[in-house]
Amino acid sequence: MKLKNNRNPISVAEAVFRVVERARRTGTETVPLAESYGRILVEPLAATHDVPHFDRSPYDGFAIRSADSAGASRDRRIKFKVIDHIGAGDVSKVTIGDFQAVRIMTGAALPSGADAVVMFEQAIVTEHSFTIRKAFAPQENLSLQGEDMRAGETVVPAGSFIHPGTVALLATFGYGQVQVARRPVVGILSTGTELLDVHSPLEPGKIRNSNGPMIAAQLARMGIPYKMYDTAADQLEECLLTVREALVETDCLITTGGVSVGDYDYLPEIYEQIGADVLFNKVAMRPGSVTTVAVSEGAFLFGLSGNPSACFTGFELFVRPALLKMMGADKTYLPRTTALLAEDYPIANPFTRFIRAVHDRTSVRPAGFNKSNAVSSIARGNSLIVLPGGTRGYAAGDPVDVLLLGVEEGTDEWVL
Ligand SMILES: Nc1nc2c(c(=O)[nH]1)N[C@H]1C(S)=C(S)[C@@H](COP(=O)(O)OP(=O)(O)OC[C@H]3O[C@@H](n4cnc5c(N)ncnc54)[C@H](O)[C@@H]3O)O[C@H]1N2
Ligand code: MOO
Ligand SMILES: [Mg+2]
Repeated sequence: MKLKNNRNPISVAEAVFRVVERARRTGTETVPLAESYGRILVEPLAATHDVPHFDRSPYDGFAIRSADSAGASRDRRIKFKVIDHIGAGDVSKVTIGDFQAVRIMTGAALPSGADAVVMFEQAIVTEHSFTIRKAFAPQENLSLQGEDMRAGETVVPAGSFIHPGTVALLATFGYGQVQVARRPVVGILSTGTELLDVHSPLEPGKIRNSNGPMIAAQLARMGIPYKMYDTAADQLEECLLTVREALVETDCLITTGGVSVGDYDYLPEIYEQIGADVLFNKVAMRPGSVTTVAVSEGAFLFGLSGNPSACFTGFELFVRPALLKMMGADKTYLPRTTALLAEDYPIANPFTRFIRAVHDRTSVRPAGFNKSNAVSSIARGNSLIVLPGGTRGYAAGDPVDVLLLGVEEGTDEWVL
């Protein structure tokens, strides 16, 4: 009972700080390139060779010596003889001499002697020759060795999220295997005697478990697999047993429900019984004020609220950055922007308020019914409006902070 009632709300920033401070990287592993998307780079990615590693043509046309084009004009066309023909992947054996050219396709290596490329559109082409009507500067229309990256240059720092562009880079440098941070093993436990599974018909007083599948999807969005524990009734021994099991089997257990001050809210007592180090059990935020985070035997215990909107918000604010840090990421926080409120929001905000919202470029609109127990607004929203505690009376047109959801890579600084 002690823990349950002894609750001092701390600020959201302080709560986020306490969580992230305790998160430790869970180790490294090697994965095939094809499975590297969504993982975090453990080592900086440095260029192992120049890119491109040879001078090449960026156009379909003719490789020439620019000096030969000097003085060309509309009235004084200069003629070149075509002495070879190459496509990308071929290397010409010829060396270009006076007024000679090689017909060259995009991506093909520049022949010896050439230092400029005439695009087809810049030439009048006949069978074995062509004429031009302008002078070409040295290196005109060339893709030069190392123009993209230089050998040895660090292109992507360690701790970066591997997105499709990173995969392209890894492939460029021949990494068939990539060293990445190991993903934490995460368990999900939904508690509540009222919970039915998704296949069950409704019964009086019961509801279907939406938080469990929602958290699973929030994890999936981060590329993190999960272990789903059987839904537990609000019963101390049953919940305690599963929590103890999860402490052995996972790096992190996310529970939902049973974390407030109700007669059947057993999470506070469970934390006490297992001797967990409770980082906080009250946050000055709404929804999610009862969110509790504890650490036991090196594993995180995220006690998210049973109320769906609170559960969702607690995951995005606290679970996500902790897991990302465990995965070795630097950019662990949701990206933030500001936008203009699309409608009045007169309600007072004694605590920092997170409103499920629809963000559309410059404006943001609350996504409908927005109480802590709402499900609909989680489904409609793509963002969270943040209204600081101690404020009230927001009006349409007021600029507000917005946290963006579902973005591949976040930001490295908590700014609210
Ligand atoms: N006297 C007080 N009562 C409450 C307080 C308070 O400070 N004093 N806090 C309220 C706030 S705020 C919240 S949020 C909830 C938190 O409750 P719990 O985290 O203990 O969650 P439960 O009581 O188990 O359930 C709350 C609500 O959510 C529904 N629920 C639970 N699990 C699921 C699930 N997996 N899927 C869908 N819905 C779920 C449950 O049926 C309840 O309706 O406490 C307030 N009370
Ligand atoms: O924890 Mo409750 O969600 O603040 O509404
Ligand atoms: Mg409760």
